[in-house]
Amino acid sequence: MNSIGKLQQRNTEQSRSMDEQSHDTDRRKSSFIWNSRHLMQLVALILLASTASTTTLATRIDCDLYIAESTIPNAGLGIYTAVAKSSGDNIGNGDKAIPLVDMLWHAGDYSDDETLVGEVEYVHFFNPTQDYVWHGIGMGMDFESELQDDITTFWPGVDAMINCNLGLLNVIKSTPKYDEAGLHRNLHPGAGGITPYDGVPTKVVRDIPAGGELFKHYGDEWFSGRPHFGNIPLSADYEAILELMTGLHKMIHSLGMPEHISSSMIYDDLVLPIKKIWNSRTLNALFDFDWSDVEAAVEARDFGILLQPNATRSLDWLDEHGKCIDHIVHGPSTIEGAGHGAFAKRDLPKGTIITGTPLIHFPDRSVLGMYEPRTTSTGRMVRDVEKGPYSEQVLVNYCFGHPDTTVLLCPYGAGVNYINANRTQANVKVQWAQDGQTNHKSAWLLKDPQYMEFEYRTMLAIDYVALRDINEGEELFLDYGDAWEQAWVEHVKAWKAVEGREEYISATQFNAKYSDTPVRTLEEQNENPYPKNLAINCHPVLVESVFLDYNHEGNYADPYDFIDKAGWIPEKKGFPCDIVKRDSATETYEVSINYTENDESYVKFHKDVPRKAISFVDHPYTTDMHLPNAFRHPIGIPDEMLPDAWRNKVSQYNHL
Ligand SMILES: C[S@@+](CC[C@H](N)C(=O)[O-])C[C@H]1O[C@@H](n2cnc3c(N)ncnc32)[C@H](O)[C@@H]1O
Repeated sequence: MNSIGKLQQRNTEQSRSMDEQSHDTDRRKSSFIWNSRHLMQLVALILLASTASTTTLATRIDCDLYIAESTIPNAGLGIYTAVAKSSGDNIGNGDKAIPLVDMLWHAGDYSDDETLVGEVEYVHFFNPTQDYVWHGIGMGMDFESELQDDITTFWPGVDAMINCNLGLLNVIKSTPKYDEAGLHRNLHPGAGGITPYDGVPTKVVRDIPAGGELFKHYGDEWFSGRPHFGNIPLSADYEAILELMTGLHKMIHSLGMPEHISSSMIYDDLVLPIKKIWNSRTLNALFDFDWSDVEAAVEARDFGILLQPNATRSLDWLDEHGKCIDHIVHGPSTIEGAGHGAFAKRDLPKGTIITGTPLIHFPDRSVLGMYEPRTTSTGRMVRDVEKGPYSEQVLVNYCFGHPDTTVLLCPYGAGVNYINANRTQANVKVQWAQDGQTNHKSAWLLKDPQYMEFEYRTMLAIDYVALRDINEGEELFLDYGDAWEQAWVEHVKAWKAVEGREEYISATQFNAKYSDTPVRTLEEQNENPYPKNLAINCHPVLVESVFLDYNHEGNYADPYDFIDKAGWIPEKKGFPCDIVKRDSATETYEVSINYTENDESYVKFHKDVPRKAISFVDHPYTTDMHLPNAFRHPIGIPDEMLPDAWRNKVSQYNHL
């Protein structure tokens, strides 16, 4: 029963007991006394009703997802579902994935390139995103850059904040979809000012009880490469321990032991002593479980059931210690040309903390500057520092900055990166989180920005607060501040559509529109070329070794069956190929692919390739966010929030 229900019950109980008292009263007493009792009842009821209305205001707002301290010791914050989930369900609403294109190169960090020693100034910069980024290739961003090792994704939000517990994996990582949100470089000054990698919900792969923490796989290497974690069990160890204990269980039960020997004695006297002296990852998966626990897991064929209780918090605990991260959904903004926007998932009364989010801190925003290339005397391409930066990483548009400081703070929370600027209709404001909440250390507001360079963990956090009652479905707006407003107005005034924009269409849109249209051969393309930003790729399954990989997993008889079943996997987007011939009757193609083996290149021809094995991709650096005139400006840290200690104004690297 919710608090209103309880209150109503209390009211009824109270009035019932008052009624009973009045029955006990001597009916012969004067009607005046009787009436005054009624009067008192009435007053009491009015008082109770007024308490009821205050209680209604303080009533807990629904919330499906929380951020709070993880159940894994020393793992920082974790994400919890407040409603039970079944395998196959979705969690969260998805969050923007923000590409960091050639960030090390642009920041001047060539530390892995010895040929440049003595030729350029090396910059070993503090990169606060290093523990918070994903490889861009697994996120479908491989075509944004030529430097495949230097395309990473800053991916704030639910999916990115989920911890890893290898014995209780209950969700899998999602892959964002490419969506320009209706912006076109022909029409919109905002084109290129947003990341087109839009969030999709996270998928549940194991039933989770209400209050359960979410866990996804980081890969075993993540743990084996961090010796300070000790010999913690890896994925295979949980499978192995289940097999081992199933074997032990069978053996014990087939032995026909004397009555005074119990199964748990064998476990306690044989298995646990071995576990004590042999620090094995597999045996460590037994933790402190007793034999009855282990038998339950064996019967359920699932060791995870033993881990679940410790990985579950009560809803009251979450409400008290956590912050809701589920009040925001996203969709096309109501502001023309602004891209995606954030919307209230439910009614949010004035003063509600809509969400709270930790912040990733850049002591010096200039490391996000982007530079033209110049060629060194040894023929290497390095950044041209002399010319200065021509732009900044699109990440800047999602972070908080201020003209008086080099500090840039990037929210790591769910939904917040969708909130657009609207000064006159702002219904949300930001404020520093309370000390200790969502990792916020208010002492950091007194530190010099350089101090921040030594800390990779998040130490600052903000809350987003409703400035007035907000109705479900209303778009959320923030006042981005004077500097942003001025920059936007100037940008729109100066903006001119770039050359070649009429024919521009991103590969994602082109594929969606023309997936069934025949592909032109090389000869036809001479007459009728495709837009310059597009290249043609053939499915990786054409390359024998890759097909064998897939076939091993899926046993596909026909190589192209694979494409129907699994589509084009983002990590393996295929190989550049040329269309040599088209057979219109069978709708198949002859294509050629260039291979390099042992430093030798050769061309191989593949026949009878179906249309579905051919796709269009973007040439690197051609999508909107690479436009030289794309808008860049951080959201303003409100003046009253900017600590004096951060007012350093001058960039350490002095490039911006
Ligand atoms: C934090 S993002 C907001 C979400 C963004 N609309 C998206 O689709 O990813 C900030 C960027 O959104 C765009 N934006 C926000 N408010 C806008 C507005 N009122 N008009 C035009 N563009 C806006 C600008 O490109 C800005 O730099």
